[in-house]
Amino acid sequence: MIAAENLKKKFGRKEVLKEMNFFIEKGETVGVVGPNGAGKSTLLRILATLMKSSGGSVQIDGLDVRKEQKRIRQKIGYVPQEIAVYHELTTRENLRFFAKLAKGSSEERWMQRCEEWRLAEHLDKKVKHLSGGNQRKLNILIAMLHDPDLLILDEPTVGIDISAKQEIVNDLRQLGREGKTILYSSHDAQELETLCTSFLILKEGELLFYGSKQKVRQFGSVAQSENFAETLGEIVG
Ligand SMILES: Nc1ncnc2c1ncn2[C@@H]1O[C@H](COP(=O)(O)OP(=O)(O)OP(=O)(O)O)[C@@H](O)[C@H]1O
Repeated sequence: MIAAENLKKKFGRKEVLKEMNFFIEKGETVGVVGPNGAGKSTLLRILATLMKSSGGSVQIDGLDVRKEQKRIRQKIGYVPQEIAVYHELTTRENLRFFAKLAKGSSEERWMQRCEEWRLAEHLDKKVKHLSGGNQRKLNILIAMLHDPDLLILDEPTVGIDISAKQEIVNDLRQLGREGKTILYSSHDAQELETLCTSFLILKEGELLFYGSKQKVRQFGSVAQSENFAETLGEIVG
């Protein structure tokens, strides 16, 4: 589904992504992991067609991200770190507003999702009165209004409590079971372990590792470790 070949990104002289190669299969839930400044957001923005690479290529379902932005945007939903909804409008008004901008959205489908994600009871509340967790859920639902196959989420659970995080992780797992492909960046090893089927691990712009959760466990000197966070820490050093 996503094929990156010698993907590079520079800001001025600074190489932020260095010759990355990977292939992500459809239906994977990929944890994008690495220390601060590793290049995670940059990579996700390039895949979401919001930023141009400096070299190499990326294809999503055979479409080149540099040339076919419109068609790719129909296939992907991008959830930024910041909550990008109207706080003075209600949940329903936000969904209706963004649905008008999203080609192929269906009120029946998003109402169904609101039920599944326990947002239905908050439809007529102003967003500013929703909990942080429900604001995050709304942010994700808005990115999914056009029913994309690929969902790209950049630290979508920052700043919310543990139970809200768990709810979101469970809801995303359900999307994974429905066959969506998910790219998910986070610093939280526990939620990554629960949610993800494979991992893309970056450090200082280098791709250190891409592979299944089982392979992560076999990596490095803590191969026998039961502690997933420790294993991730071992890889990024
Ligand atoms: N627009 C920009 N101009 C110059 N440098 C940038 C720009 N955006 C990002 N960088 C630099 O690129 C590097 C990678 O940044 P990026 O935000 O992709 O890292 P990250 O892994 O997402 O970090 P974090 O976990 O802190 O969000 C950092 O050194 C950052 O300072």
